[in-house]
Amino acid sequence: MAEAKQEHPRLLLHNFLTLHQCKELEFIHKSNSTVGYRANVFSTTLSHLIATNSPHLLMPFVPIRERLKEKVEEFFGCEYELCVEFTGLISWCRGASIGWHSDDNRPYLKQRAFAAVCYLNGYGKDFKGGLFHFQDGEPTTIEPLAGDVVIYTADSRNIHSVDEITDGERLTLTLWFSRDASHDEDAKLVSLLSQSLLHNNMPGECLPLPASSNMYWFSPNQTSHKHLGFDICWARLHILGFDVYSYEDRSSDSDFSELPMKPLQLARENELLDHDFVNILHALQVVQFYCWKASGLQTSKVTIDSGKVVELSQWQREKINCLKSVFLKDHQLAEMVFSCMTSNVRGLPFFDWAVFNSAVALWEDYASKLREQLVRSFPYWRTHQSIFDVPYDGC
Ligand SMILES: O=C(O)CCC(=O)C(=O)O
Ligand SMILES: [Fe+2]
Repeated sequence: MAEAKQEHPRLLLHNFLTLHQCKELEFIHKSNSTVGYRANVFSTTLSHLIATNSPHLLMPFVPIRERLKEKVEEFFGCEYELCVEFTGLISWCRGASIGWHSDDNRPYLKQRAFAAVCYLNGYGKDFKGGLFHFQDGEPTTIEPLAGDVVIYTADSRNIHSVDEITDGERLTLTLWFSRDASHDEDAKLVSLLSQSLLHNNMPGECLPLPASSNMYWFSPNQTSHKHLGFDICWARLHILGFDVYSYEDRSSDSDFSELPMKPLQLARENELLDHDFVNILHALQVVQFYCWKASGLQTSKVTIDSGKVVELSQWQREKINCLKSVFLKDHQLAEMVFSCMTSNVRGLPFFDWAVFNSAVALWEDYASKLREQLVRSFPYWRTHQSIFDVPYDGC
């Protein structure tokens, strides 16, 4: 193959993903991410989505993974040889960077043969810094642009680095491919899905369940104690102007650890929406869904019910502040880490509770449609021990 003879086998494709796909994956990441493997990095893996009772959120990844694998196999001339070793949404915030490295540069990473990095947002628009560089060969520098993908061998022919992010949040969908079937991610995911669907086979049951709280705790120097830092779910809500109110009665600080798993309500400024979310992840998924769909919801003539919005009492305000002092110990740090370059820092332009209320119902429709697709596809995945786009002729 001509490609295999290249000194630095790599490919840059523009507009591989549509803007809609980029936005959908951004929604999934911003409502499910955990603290990542390095400082100021956040990640959402497929196994984590299953573990937090959101296996239906795998569906948007399925056609993208399949198309990427085909592209990698075609370009590197290894038809039907590869498996996906890892799929994840990875975001880098201010301060994150990586020096020169190849992606198979540790003994436990030797199974990685190829990498595909899909950019889901844009350099200069959504973040500053974060340019990708190859040490040798062309192209030398890649400016991330939503929808583009760079594909390269994971070995030392493609040594690369990423500049430090200086503002905003840089988001990618990153996959590694292997020739070693024992590293096939699909087999592991199918097994996790079996358990998840077995334990939760109620139709329409798409409510997320948070993982252990330390997976969401951001601390400035990666120590895991809770005296500093913040809960990233709380922080993502805060950055968009939402406060969290809980009517659960908690008398001591230690009692708060279970609170993200308990019902809660959302507030903005001096208003409270009288709607119960089952836990913090549920509230965050709906808020991020609203952010994803807000402009469309505003222009379309959806029937809107203003819901029950009440003025916050002094007592409720105190409760909100008390929770903030536990979950957002350092709100300035949270604002710095999740600072957005676009206008939605500390709030959303044109926020409207009525439109938000309609997003609550639309989120349920969205989730249950994905759940239906998952339930329909899963028997085929189990039979083939492989995750693929199952054609559906019923629509
Ligand atoms: O996000 C990128 O552009 C590349 C990241 C990278 O090099 C890695 O995760 O190994
Ligand atoms: Fe890398």
